[in-house]
Amino acid sequence: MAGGSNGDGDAEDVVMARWLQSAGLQHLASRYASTGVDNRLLPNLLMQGYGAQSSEEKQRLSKLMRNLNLGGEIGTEPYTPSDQNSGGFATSDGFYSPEFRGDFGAGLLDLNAMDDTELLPEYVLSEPFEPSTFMPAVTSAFNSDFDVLNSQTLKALPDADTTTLLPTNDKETSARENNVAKIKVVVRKRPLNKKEMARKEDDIVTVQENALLTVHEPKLKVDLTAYVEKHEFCFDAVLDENVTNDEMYRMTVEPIIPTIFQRTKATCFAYGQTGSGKTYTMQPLPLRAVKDIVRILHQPVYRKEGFRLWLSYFEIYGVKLFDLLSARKKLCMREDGRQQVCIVGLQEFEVSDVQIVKEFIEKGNSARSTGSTGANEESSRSHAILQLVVKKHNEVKESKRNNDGNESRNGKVVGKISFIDLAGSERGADTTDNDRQTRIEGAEINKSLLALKECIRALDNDRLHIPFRGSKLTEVLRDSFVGNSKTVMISCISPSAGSCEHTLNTLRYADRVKSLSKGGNSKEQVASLVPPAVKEVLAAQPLHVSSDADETYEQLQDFREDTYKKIVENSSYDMCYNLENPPDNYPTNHTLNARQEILATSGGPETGRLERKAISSGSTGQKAPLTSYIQFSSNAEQKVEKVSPPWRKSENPGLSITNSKQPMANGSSTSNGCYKQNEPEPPAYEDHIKDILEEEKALIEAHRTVIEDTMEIVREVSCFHLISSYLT
Ligand SMILES: Nc1ncnc2c1ncn2[C@@H]1O[C@H](COP(=O)(O)OP(=O)(O)OP(=O)(O)O)[C@@H](O)[C@H]1O
Repeated sequence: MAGGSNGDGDAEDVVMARWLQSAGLQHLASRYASTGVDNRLLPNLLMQGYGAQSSEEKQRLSKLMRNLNLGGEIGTEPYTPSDQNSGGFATSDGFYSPEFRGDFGAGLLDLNAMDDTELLPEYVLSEPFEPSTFMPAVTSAFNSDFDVLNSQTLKALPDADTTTLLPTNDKETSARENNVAKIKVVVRKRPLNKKEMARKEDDIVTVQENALLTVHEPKLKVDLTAYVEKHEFCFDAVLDENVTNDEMYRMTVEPIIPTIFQRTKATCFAYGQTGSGKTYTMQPLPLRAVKDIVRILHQPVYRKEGFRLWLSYFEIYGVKLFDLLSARKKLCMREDGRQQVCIVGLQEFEVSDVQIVKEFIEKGNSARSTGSTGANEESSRSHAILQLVVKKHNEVKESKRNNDGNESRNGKVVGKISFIDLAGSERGADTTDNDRQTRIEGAEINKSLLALKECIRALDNDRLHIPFRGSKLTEVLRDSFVGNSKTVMISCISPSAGSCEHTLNTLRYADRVKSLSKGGNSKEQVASLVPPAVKEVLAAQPLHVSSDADETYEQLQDFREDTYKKIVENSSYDMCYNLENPPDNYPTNHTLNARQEILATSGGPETGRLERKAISSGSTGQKAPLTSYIQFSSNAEQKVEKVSPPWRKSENPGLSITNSKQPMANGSSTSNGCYKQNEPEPPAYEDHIKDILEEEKALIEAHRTVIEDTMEIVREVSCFHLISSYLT
């Protein structure tokens, strides 16, 4: 084999040969023995189709590639031909063809990107269900709720070929389909709409191969010269305006369908500014999913086992839940004794064919809360959640029932998939023209989007504490955040120049989620960046600050979440004022970043980039007058407690960090500011929002007055100049 020309190269050749041998692929290497190909490029060449032919070889190669990447010997990502290449997507356009992925499919998280240990085994069913950390120690009851195929069922299979259960015709893809990344981030660009075209707006988003995307931001210099700033992003996939909904489905949801028969709770959601195409993207997905699920359910083994599909559709509007399939009946969310969220009164319907599902979806859509925003006349003002649940029934007597927690009587949950059409994100600046109600809606929407992001972040860091109590949305999705879960995030963007800022915000949000799913900031990195002053604060808490990176990281995260919650609960700007004099020993940039972080959290997900920087930046900067809500000194705790809302006053102030790490008490909990079971929710939140909006309105009015006064003065001065120049 040819390899490097020096000793290092030879050594690498030997290592590579051993690697291939260890994976039983030495015969592939021998094909290149006389070609002069650099050995280090070999796995990538093979992955691009130059050698590995059988699916087994590809799988082995893929695993080998992952190991190589972990070892850091080859800093590239593996390319695995996906379904999209082989079937769904025309390779002729080059969009998904291996040749056009460039080097090694940069940025492609792909379906093989996760470690084997994260995957559910393919019909290996003896593995106990991974319990939530919030579950009581004894989980047998919980496990029984997630009844799946057992070994007897396996034996009952005619030829023990479990791949026949999967919806695809191609058995080769079964392994890949089970090999689904835990979080996948896909971006979809919509075409310019009529209004944008009428305004002659430019399309400023270009999509390249290798899941790359560039935003060409039009800008002006101080001397008013125009220039374009380029922003490049790379995601797991980027789909342009020519991609159909069908292709969208194949890229996002199709691979996770088989996993919901294996105890997985999957979530697919669309995120993006209002009018960017979330509803357009999300609405067809459940229909396609049902088609595939029903096809699997028709397999004799599932029929015999009593597997059935149930559908429910509800919306979260503000903090209220409404059943979209039951005349917008108000729903109530409760936790049962095992901390499982039940939506009391939610109607579930058994569905067995696509046509019925279509009717249900149309019915639900017509009942959904919509309103008009600047960007979308028919804007979704709520989060709509359509859930498809696969249950195992011993004997089904009803086709319609209440989800009142009596699941064991009516079937045991095997797995589920939730489709969430999120309400559109809005910037505060866009809401000034909105009426009061729309602005209240906007505040609630941004809050829940932020909470969702926090959960994804925690989920992807495999953290023990998932802050799902941050909003109703995340509470409802609680079981999508624990145990075996898969998440697909579809970021929808508008290509118009007028939406540039929104588009960048959306992409930064997505980028952040993506970078986390690739192990972005390691805990070690973060822990090493924790400034001493923050450690001091943490040390002042009941938890000691450990030298252990993981623990420090967890503590820092918990501290941030707890503090964030306090801001949200108070919905007050009290905390954001005046820390003009940061401690001398405190690096200024960290203080600035701390402020950015809080602005990011209080300002909604659009400012998430700042938040990321706050964590990752380690540099110091110029000292500047600062305002920061948080003082990274020993009195930070008191500051935080000072603004606790009335209903939390009775709590032990020293528990702010400790609580979030403790398992919840059975059936009720007051940690993290949540309500106790069967207690009414705290009433103050909406009032605070209203107060803030009033204040904001007054502030805007005051600004307008000042601007008008200034304009008046300018007019008078220029008039005076004109007259004086005329006189002279
Ligand atoms: N990929 C696309 N191709 C063609 N038309 C699209 C595409 N995406 C969106 N549209 C059109 O753009 C308009 C707005 O889309 P949609 O209602 O899905 O936005 P949205 O993000 O759900 O907005 P909101 O958050 O306000 O509900 C619709 O008329 C829709 O048909």
